[in-house]
Amino acid sequence: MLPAFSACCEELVSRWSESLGSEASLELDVWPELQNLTGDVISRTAFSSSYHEGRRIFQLQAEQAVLVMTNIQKIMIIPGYMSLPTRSSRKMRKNNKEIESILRDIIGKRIRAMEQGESTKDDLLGLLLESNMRQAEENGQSGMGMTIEDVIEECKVFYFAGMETTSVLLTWTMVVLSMHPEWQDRAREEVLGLFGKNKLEYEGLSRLKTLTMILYEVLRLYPPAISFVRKTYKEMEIGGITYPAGVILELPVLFIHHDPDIWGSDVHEFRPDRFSEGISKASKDPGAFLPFGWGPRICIGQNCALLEAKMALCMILQ
Ligand code: HEM
Repeated sequence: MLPAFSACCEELVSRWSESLGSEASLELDVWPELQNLTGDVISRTAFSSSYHEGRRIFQLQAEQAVLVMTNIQKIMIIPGYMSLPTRSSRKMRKNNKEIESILRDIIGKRIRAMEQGESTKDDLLGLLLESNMRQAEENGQSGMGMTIEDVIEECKVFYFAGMETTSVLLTWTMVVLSMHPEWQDRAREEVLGLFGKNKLEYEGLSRLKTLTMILYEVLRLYPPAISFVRKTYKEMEIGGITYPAGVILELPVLFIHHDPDIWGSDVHEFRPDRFSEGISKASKDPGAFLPFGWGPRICIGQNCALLEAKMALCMILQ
């Protein structure tokens, strides 16, 4: 996975260098650039050789994200808005069909290759299909344990969960490092101290203390997932209140990350050194840092995301 991250980051940085040419500065909208980077990374790690087909998926998923956010605002005013045959809901359905057809194609090709004895390749799709087939064999079924539809849904989740979130983290990090040049200098000093201007050594990434503190502080102030939603499946008591089955509960991560009673009176300030002794000592409540969720549905891509972000920022700072 790391060589794929590295290839994508190198491509980004060399494109920026080329655009800069001999000029001293350049104005650039970094968010689409970073969306492109994280989409590229997920395409390569999920689909290796089919990565060019995968790229179209992330463009469509990015469009879907904008349409969902616009529709969510309208739902508040017009109940049932999502089921109305509006232009945006037609566009969403069309996009979804295209995404599913690309994925169906990639998955079909890969299954045929696997059936002809080709290696599964070291990518997410290969791992998913391999474990699915093994599970089916163990259960005495022929073919697949999950249906193609299930695999398609899993692939969509990977795209959605892995692309927007990481590009938001990287974009905010660039914003705050521009607003706080003293932290930018400290981060660059650390990166140059470890790697110079050379190619990154993967083991060195685990020694990036300052950059890790900066990323944690960005995830605290600007968590890409601002809240989680859960539904009670049976009557249950939470915090001394009994809820019947079917109640939607929302955990407001953004509010928890900005609560002065938990983080102190400097809660709204960018102060990465609050994480100097790790996450558990950064606040009065060790469980209050929730950028990747908690419990059984905690983000399975969190280590991937942090490694990708560190690699990209190291190269940008270099
Ligand atoms: C900064 C980057 C990321 C953030 C902030 C983030 C955040 C989260 C959060 C908060 C959840 C839990 C949602 C809930 O409990 O309702 C989650 C779940 C998930 N994340 Fe991430 N994520 C990031 C990157 C990634 C990446 C890179 C991948 C994949 C390569 C990924 C894959 C997933 C998946 C598959 C789930 C669902 C897990 C499950 O339901 O069991 N995430 N993520």
